[in-house]
Amino acid sequence: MALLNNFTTACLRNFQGDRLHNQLFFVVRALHKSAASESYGMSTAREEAMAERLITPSDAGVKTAVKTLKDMPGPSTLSNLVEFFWRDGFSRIHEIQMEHCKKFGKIFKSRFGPQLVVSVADRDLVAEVLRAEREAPQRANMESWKEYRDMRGRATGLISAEGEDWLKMRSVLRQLIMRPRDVAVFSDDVNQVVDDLIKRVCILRTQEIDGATVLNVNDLFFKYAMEGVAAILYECRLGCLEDKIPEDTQDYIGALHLMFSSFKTTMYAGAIPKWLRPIIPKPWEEFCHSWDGLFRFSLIHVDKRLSAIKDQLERGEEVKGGLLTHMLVTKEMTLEEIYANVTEMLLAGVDTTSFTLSWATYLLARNPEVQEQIFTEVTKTLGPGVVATADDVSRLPLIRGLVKETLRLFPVLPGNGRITQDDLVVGGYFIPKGTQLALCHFYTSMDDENFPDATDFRPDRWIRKDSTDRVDNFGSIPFGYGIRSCIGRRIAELEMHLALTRLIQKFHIGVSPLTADVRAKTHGLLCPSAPINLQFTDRKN
Ligand code: HEM
Repeated sequence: MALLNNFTTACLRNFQGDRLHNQLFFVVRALHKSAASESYGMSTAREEAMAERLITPSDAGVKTAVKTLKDMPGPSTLSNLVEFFWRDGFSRIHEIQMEHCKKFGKIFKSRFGPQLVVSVADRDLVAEVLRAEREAPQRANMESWKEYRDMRGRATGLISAEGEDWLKMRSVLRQLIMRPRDVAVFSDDVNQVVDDLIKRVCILRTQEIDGATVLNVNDLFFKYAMEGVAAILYECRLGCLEDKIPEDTQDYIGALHLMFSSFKTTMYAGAIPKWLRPIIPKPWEEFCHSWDGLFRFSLIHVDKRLSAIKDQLERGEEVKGGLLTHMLVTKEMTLEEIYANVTEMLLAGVDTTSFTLSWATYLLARNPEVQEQIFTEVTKTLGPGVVATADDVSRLPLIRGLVKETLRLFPVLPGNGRITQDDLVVGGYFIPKGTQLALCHFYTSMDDENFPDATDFRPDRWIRKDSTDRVDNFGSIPFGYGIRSCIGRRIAELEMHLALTRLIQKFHIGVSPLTADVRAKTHGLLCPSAPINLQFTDRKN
């Protein structure tokens, strides 16, 4: 949901975050271990013997021996150290991905001290790897997450759990929110949050001299995303879009911001050996402090709902409700598991959605002709001023294309990580079980072979010409693929489709003169490197 262990502000921060964290971990370890102790999870001799036994047919039908990791190209540990520590590589992960792919090809290895990460940047190889996954795919190092949970006696949620624990929780949640029709029932709740988003835009723009500009739209979309996901997860409103935000909500936002702002330091939380913590305590302390805040908030809301349910039962009333009520009533998960899952889902569901909305509105502002095309589709399909519901979205292919195209150009998780659970042959290389893989989604989505004129913003590239036309491909899988893909995908899509439809209906969105060209940077997630300021001018209906 990117996990460098630090799902920092963004849960997904964590997906990418984890990889970074791993990288850092390996770099730190490299200072203690000699290069001679490097291992790929099995001895090189055994690996070579295995590879020799494996023969694959080439295109011409001639049998070719499988190569070993030794034969795989890639940057050296030293150049990685320079890249990340000297040249601030942590904020340029996506660019480094592009540079390395261009230099070493679509499959290459990177060493981080004793560990090895194999990066896969070819669409078909990514598909091969993901299609070969077992029933409980393993995410890369989540040790610090687990350590925190063990220390505080908390359970793991979907993001941090593995194996049987993960399977059990996933099978419960999958039945509740994985299909568009499961989340369509939340359409009215989300639309109420959209009402408040629109009101907020109108208030914020009056605070600027031109009466049109909203400064730093991500701040607004952060609050919208948090309010929206909480309306579904907690079945209550938090007041994020109010003038005065309630204190407990403000504390939670503080905890989220702490995770995000201390992204780099919290990466050290798991990377620094435990014995060094008394000497360098800050990273681990901040990491725990942020998690304490996130869990505290979930406990308040889950407990509130639980006691309301108990009261209703005592009064002999029928208990009705949404996602949380279902989880609490059916007891398919323990209370601790419910706490952990809503905490992790809220973390995963805020920045991911808000960054995507920020990029989407920025792209619309920069491409007024595309904006007009989408506006025309929306007005023709819905009629002027009609509020769209989840059921209307299938009739708005350009709105769906807008979200897909935004996530292709700015995949919030520019890469994803896995630990291989079997020996694999990928791209002609033998990859032993237990190897860490990095799937380079940013590269594949910017590859002209997968998307012609890949740098162009063209939401209509996602429109099917007929029912046989397949526009989906593994070049852009911003929510992942398969059994371990994003569980919140349909929730995120609902929130984004309904918000964008309404914003486009109501306003012409333009770039404010205060905003220059905004580039992406990685901060766990792929996010704007500078505030995006946009003008929202009323459309005449
Ligand atoms: C634009 C919005 C979002 C994007 C692009 C996104 C993307 C992702 C990706 C790429 C993963 C990792 C998948 C994998 O490892 O194969 C993931 C996992 C996850 N996401 Fe999302 N996500 C978004 C919104 C949300 C929302 C709104 C929620 C919760 C309501 C959520 C909850 C999760 C959870 C719990 C996981 C872990 C799933 C598991 O391991 O079983 N995400 N997300």
